[in-house]
Amino acid sequence: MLEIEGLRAGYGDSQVLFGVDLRIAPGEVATLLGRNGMGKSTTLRCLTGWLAPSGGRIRFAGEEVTGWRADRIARLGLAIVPEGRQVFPNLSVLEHLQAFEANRCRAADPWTVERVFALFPRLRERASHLGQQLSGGEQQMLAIGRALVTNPRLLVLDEATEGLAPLIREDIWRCLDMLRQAGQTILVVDKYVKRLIRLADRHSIVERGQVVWRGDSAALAADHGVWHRHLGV
Ligand SMILES: Nc1ncnc2c1ncn2[C@@H]1O[C@H](COP(=O)(O)OP(=O)(O)OP(=O)(O)O)[C@@H](O)[C@H]1O
Repeated sequence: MLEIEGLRAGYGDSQVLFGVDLRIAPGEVATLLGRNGMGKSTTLRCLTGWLAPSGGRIRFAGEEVTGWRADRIARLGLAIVPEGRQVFPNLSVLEHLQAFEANRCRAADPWTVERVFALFPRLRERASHLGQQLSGGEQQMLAIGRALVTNPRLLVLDEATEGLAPLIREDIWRCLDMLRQAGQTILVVDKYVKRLIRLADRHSIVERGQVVWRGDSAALAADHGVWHRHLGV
């Protein structure tokens, strides 16, 4: 589904990524972990086409997408739930979902507005409310729903549980558990290692712009030295 090799990128003269490698198979849930400022969001920005890499290659869904524009990559089936949610303040919940609804990858049983309302009943109750009138948790549900109605091959979440109360956070994790069981391929950037071990298949830890550790959930769960050395937990 996704192959990133030797990805290099930065901002102006400051290089941030020094050869990131990452592979995700169809149906897999993968994480990108690491302390603040190590390059996780920058990797996602390159993947979504928001930032042009200075080196390396990205293959997604059988296409070499390195340097493609963001809209073209999105149409190929990549959807991101961005850091900070980025819901439109003056669009209603329903308008968000209708604007993004598309069966881009010709899914047999596509996500529709109605299915998103069934997944998050709270959004149905809030259908006519504007983005700016929603709580943080509701905005997060909307950001996920908005990504799902594009029927992505790969769903990417950048710090989706940041700033949420524990109960709401658990709602989001349960939603991701359910998507995983339905076979959705997912890449998650988040900091709750224990919960991510339960959710995901494989993990990559980024440090100073490179992947310094990779392994499955059993390996990460067993090696607390890795947590201390690379994650500061
Ligand atoms: N728009 C930008 N312009 C200049 N430097 C940036 C920009 N965005 C990020 N950086 C720098 O790039 C480095 C990596 O940032 P990045 O956001 O990728 O880290 P991260 O691992 O996602 O951490 P965080 O959890 O803090 O978002 C940091 O040193 C950061 O200050």
